[in-house]
Amino acid sequence: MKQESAAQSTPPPSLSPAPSAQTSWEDGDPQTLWIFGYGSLVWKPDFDYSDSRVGFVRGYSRRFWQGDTFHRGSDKMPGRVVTLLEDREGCTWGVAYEVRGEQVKEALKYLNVREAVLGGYDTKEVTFYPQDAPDQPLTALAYVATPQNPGYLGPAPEEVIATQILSCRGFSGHNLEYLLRLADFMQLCGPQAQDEHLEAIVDAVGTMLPCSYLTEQALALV
Ligand SMILES: N[C@@H](CCC(=O)N[C@@H](CS)C(=O)NCC(=O)O)C(=O)O
Repeated sequence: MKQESAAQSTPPPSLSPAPSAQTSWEDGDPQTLWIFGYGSLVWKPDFDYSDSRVGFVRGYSRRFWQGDTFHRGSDKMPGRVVTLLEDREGCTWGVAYEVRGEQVKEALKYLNVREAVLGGYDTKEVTFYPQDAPDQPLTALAYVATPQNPGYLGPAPEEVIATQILSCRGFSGHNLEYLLRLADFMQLCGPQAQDEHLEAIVDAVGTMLPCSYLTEQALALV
């Protein structure tokens, strides 16, 4: 994944939404599609893509409010993974992946299982602003877990979320790995990419782990 320089700030509010290059991924057989990742997809897309851009979507905030009983948790101890919450003042950083030709069908088929069937996510069209060209927004597909899905856990104090994350693991690994790799990605985005909710959970985890562990050793534990 190319890491753009952290030069850009958030776009001026006047920017118009992206021209809908592809009004809907369900219409016909799209030849090009952008997929926006903001959770595990930023560090583990696991599908073939032709290009990727670091950037953000406006009008949404990322929250660890989706339960996960497969990838990072179990039926008895559901893990916590992220979803997008509609928030007029929100801005969520992530990665958009461009899939072309055969990659489109393969990516959608794979993500339908990973995100929708196993994760409870629905698809939603969003406007993505590349960090290096926020004046040239793109229409992208995002996977969002709404409050109507059975795995939705909703809001909780960050300390409670941190406790759950420290106690859960699933078929894709420990929930702590999920949190720390997302936090690592946000560090790469630069100082203008803030996520107070994520930072509060990482801080809470830090107070619960022996400080000598909240480094590579923490990842070795998971
Ligand atoms: N849709 C979000 C969240 C995706 C996400 O974290 N989904 C979970 C499904 S519950 C997942 O794929 N987990 C794989 C893993 O944790 O390695 C994204 O775009 O990154």
